[in-house]
Amino acid sequence: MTYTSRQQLADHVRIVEVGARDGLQNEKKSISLENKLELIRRLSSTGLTHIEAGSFVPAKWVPQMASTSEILTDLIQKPPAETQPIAYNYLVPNIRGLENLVKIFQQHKHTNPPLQSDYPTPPPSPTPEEAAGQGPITSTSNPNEMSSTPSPSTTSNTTEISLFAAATESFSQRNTNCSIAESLSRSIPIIDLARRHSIRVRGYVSVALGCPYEGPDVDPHKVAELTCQLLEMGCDEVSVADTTGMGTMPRTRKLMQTLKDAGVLMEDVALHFHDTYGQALVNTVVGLEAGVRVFDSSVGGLGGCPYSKGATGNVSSEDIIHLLHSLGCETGVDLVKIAEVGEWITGVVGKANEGRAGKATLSRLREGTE
Ligand SMILES: CC(C)(COP(=O)([O-])OP(=O)([O-])OC[C@H]1O[C@@H](n2cnc3c(N)ncnc32)[C@H](O)[C@@H]1OP(=O)([O-])[O-])[C@@H](O)C(=O)NCCC(=O)NCCSC(=O)C[C@@](C)(O)CC(=O)[O-]
Repeated sequence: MTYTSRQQLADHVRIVEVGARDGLQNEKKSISLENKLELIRRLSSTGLTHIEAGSFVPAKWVPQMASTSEILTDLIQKPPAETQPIAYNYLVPNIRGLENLVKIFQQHKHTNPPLQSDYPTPPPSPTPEEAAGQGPITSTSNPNEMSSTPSPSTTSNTTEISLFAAATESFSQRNTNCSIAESLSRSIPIIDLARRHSIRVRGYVSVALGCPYEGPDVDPHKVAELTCQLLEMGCDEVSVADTTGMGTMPRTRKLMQTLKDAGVLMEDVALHFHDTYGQALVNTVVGLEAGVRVFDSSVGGLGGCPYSKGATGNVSSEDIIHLLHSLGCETGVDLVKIAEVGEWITGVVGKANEGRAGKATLSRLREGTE
């Protein structure tokens, strides 16, 4: 650790909630459209500003994402009325995926607001006592009532997309049926079409710290090269992903240094950790120390990639938010509210709730010790 005081980390950190996409895509049990929409609505009421909502992929590749068109349609027709603007993000593996998204925009005569120079500003964070996890945290509601009383809408929501490349040839072939070079050339028309519709583009670099087919020793220079290429091609941000959760503190530190040496600005980078080996929070601190201020996480720790066998879910949103607040960082997300969402959705999916900070917070609240 190089940080000696909380003040040094007292920045805003943007959380990109991936539970409704990465969290659910690998679930064998079919989750109903109603429950997916309910999840997105509940997440929208926690203070989150960035939520992955689905994937425009062929159903034969990822059956769980087959209802993505209906999700986008619903969010266009009945946008959650929150006080903060929310960017809903959809994965697109190829131009066909984005064309399908744009068709829905056109069917509903919907447009994104013009692109602004920066991401929307989040609402104020919890008080310092709440942020430190020490003060009185007031429960907002019964989780079953959370989405029924939205606050008045003062802002407009946006649609964003994510495209993806991988740092190893084997993963690229399994995940997208093409080479790394082909995945980059596929990205060019996607970025071009997205720009024409004022749609922000995120790039993912998968298997940055370990590959299910090639092992943990993924070349950090390859990750840095791909990150630079995606940014140069026009991605607004690149999420560097530890798909397998094999990342360790020393290798994450080396990766961050390699990215910096390659000239990548930390403000253009997000980090996406899976927690297979329980290293996600440690690696998050490494990323924070390197200057990254955007982290992906999944409510309840749900998740996994269909092409990364054995990898568990993403770092839980509840745990990363608790960590960040304890360091004095602002996220704008209400830990109690998101803990309630984690409790609810893991029950729906029938999985263990991996959001330990969320479970502890709710349990203390219910015992009357918070
Ligand atoms: C890229 C492809 C499509 C290539 O798959 P392919 O089979 O080579 O595609 P194709 O172009 O040959 O088309 C095959 C069929 O799919 C149709 N098709 C083609 N495209 C689409 C589309 N977009 N939507 C709907 N249908 C589509 C196309 O029309 C055709 O239909 P048919 O003639 O057989 O009836 C496939 O490999 C694919 O979908 N891969 C994505 C797999 C995936 O979603 N993986 C998980 C997400 S990535 C991830 O989780 C990692 C991440 C992001 O979380 C970060 C991390 O942790 O690493």
